[in-house]
Amino acid sequence: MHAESSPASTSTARLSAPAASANAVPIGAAQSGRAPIDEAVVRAVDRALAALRRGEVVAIESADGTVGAAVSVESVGTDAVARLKDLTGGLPRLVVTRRRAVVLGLARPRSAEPVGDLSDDQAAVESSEGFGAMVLDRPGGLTAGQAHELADPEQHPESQGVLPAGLSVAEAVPGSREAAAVDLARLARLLPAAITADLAGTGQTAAGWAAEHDLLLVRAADIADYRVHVVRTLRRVADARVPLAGAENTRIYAFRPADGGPEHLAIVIGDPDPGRPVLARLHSECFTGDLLGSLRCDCGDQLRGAIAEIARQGSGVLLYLAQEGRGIGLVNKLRAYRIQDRGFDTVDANEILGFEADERVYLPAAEMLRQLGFSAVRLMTNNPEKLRQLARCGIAVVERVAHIFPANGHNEAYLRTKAERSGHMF
Ligand SMILES: Nc1nc2c(ncn2[C@@H]2O[C@H](COP(=O)(O)OP(=O)(O)OP(=O)(O)O)[C@@H](O)[C@H]2O)c(=O)[nH]1
Ligand SMILES: [Zn+2]
Repeated sequence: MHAESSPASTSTARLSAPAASANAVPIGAAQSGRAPIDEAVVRAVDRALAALRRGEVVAIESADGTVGAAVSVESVGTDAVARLKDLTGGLPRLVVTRRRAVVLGLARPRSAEPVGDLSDDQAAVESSEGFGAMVLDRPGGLTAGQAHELADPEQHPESQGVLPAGLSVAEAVPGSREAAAVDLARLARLLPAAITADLAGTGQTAAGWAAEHDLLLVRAADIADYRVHVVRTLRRVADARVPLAGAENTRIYAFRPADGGPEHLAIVIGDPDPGRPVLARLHSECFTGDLLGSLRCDCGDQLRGAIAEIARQGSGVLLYLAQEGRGIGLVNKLRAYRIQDRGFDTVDANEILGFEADERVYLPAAEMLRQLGFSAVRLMTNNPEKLRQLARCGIAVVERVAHIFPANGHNEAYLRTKAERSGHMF
């Protein structure tokens, strides 16, 4: 498939969307029709996901004022499960994504149809939130060991699929504490699974109970809104001239979200005219490919190839997006690689871990382009989803520029899977 392509194929294909006129937004200005930015939501959720990463119990409050506790499966041991029971008086249940429940043979996949009336921003994050969560329960509650075996495909792979006796399965209500707990684990780049227990009726308020036990309290609704809010807090915090080999007239702009999360970078080569569609590459971080030159993927070639091609055409912008491993994070990507080494492809491996095949969100990319003054792009990609998502986020994609590199002897199957299962246009 790739052997016969030239080192960098840059054939272009016109898309139907016309170039939009430049409508750059001043830095920090809200877009018309958008809800105001709520930085308090962003900070509350960020604190909760840091706590979850530390292995702490987090209190989650529902819209009706009821409260429960959650801990990530990844960091949970017998002690944490006992603490969860002591704190709440409730029985521990496991919440996994619907994807993971499907892998376990406990649920059917849900269609990718968006639910209800979503704003464009909400729709853009919907795919990354996956398609629902499932609550697994058994009489007397689940043990930490059982939760690990159900949620983590790396635990006893030989006995995967052997389910504890008396296991029951129910769909988590969208917007519920359970759905929020699993989403928090996903946002924390942990395995997407949580152990939860509800506070038995004590007459205490959620805030009173959380304060008494020194637990971080977060609202389920804030977790659901987080992705959209955090994008609107992106601020340009620094920029500098950084001459690159083959692209000496280059500036790097750093954009920081208000949650303390990782910065995204815009690498602007030459002096692109904001009044015209800019040659753009949206590159998702790949530590292994970009930095180490891993041959498992094509990222390193695509990164350096994009810089070379933009320089050759005179100007353009490369967005370096902090969404490693198609949004699942480096640790989960390494887990996915181990699963691939057992014979599964890159899509299956994500799903076996409980993730969607691709969890990326392009709202930050659109926001950065807007803040840099660009409203229309000629996009260097083979991925049809990037074209769709960027357009949905309000950036006109007037042309696709193919960005194909030859296989390297290790990544043929990976590239084939992208073409056959993810629709990449090679
Ligand atoms: N989960 C997972 N992520 C991977 C794997 N191999 C590469 N990646 C990640 O995939 C992403 C590739 O990003 P891009 O090159 O921007 O995107 P793409 O979907 O290949 O689309 P184009 O290159 O634009 O055609 C990076 O975040 C990599 O870390 C894998 O096997 N599993
Ligand atoms: Zn890669």
